[in-house]
Amino acid sequence: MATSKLPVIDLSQCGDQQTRVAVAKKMVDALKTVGFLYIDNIPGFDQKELLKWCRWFFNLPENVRFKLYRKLWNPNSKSVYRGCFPLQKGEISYKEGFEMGQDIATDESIHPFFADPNVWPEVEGADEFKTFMTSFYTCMMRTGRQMCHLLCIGCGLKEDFLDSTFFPDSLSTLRLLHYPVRTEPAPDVARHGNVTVCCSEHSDSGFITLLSTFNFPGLQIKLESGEWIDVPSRPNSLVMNIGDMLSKMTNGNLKATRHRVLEPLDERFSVPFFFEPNYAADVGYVLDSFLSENKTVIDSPDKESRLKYGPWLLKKMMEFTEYRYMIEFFNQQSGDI
Ligand SMILES: O=C(O)CCC(=O)C(=O)O
Ligand SMILES: [Fe+2]
Repeated sequence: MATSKLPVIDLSQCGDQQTRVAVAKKMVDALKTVGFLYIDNIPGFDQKELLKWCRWFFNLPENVRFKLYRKLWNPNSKSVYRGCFPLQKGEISYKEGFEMGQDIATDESIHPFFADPNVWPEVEGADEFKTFMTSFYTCMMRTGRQMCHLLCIGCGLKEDFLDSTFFPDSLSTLRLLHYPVRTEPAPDVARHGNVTVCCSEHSDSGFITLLSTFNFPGLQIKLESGEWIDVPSRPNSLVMNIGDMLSKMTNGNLKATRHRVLEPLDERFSVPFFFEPNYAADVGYVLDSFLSENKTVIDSPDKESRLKYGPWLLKKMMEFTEYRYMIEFFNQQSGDI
């Protein structure tokens, strides 16, 4: 299996304006071609500490984590969006996870499904966990913003051009993932030739994903030729890629590269952070530098009636059974009030 040599974006080189522009161009070039890159020297990022808390969380007794399961898996739970999802035996994707976001401060138009408060375990050590996770979330928001600034510079836009798309009420999600070794044979649909996956082939849906893979192998990306190549872990770095929405907003010039995870020999952890716009953000246009006459653009000239991020995301989530069920459940509940 071939291994990629992904471009590396070094944030310590972003201090002076000239090198910053060069770094920004390198980043945009990477997103136009392979669609994945590494980020080095992220201020405040401590991979060891993050992995420690991942292990702590997924080692908690099942009954402690069960209380955090979304309503789909725990009928007594109030959570529909934030919180935990369990392993699903017999599925292609064999992983369990915990998700958190930020409290939405000002956006009154938000669908109540996304206004779900965070949930935290009730157990000794939970306060430190919450403190760590909250500060890690802030670190990822800061990094997401920085990457967005580089993206804008690299696309010939003002660096803060997209700031109001993300602040103050970003829907960004931090997800802790645990992939244990399967206790039963993988289903046939998880087998592709001589490999077996535990996270099936997909592209991310939103804007920018910042992913910690620690020292674990398994992540692969699909080249345009259809060949799968490994993305080896890189110490104390993040892997970055973009999602379908940002790809759309660049007329497909930046690539939402498809990726998957191979089944691990031993348990695996990873932490994706999805840097996402505000619910009400206007996303129904193509960034100026990518407008071209011979490509279809997301239309609607009138800003007010253009596509908003939240409703688009909601529609996208309806493609997944677990969310469709919960969104329908939620709409029904709201209708009853
Ligand atoms: O676990 C990984 O390395 C990748 C996870 C992923 O692609 C995702 O959650 O979207
Ligand atoms: Fe992904």
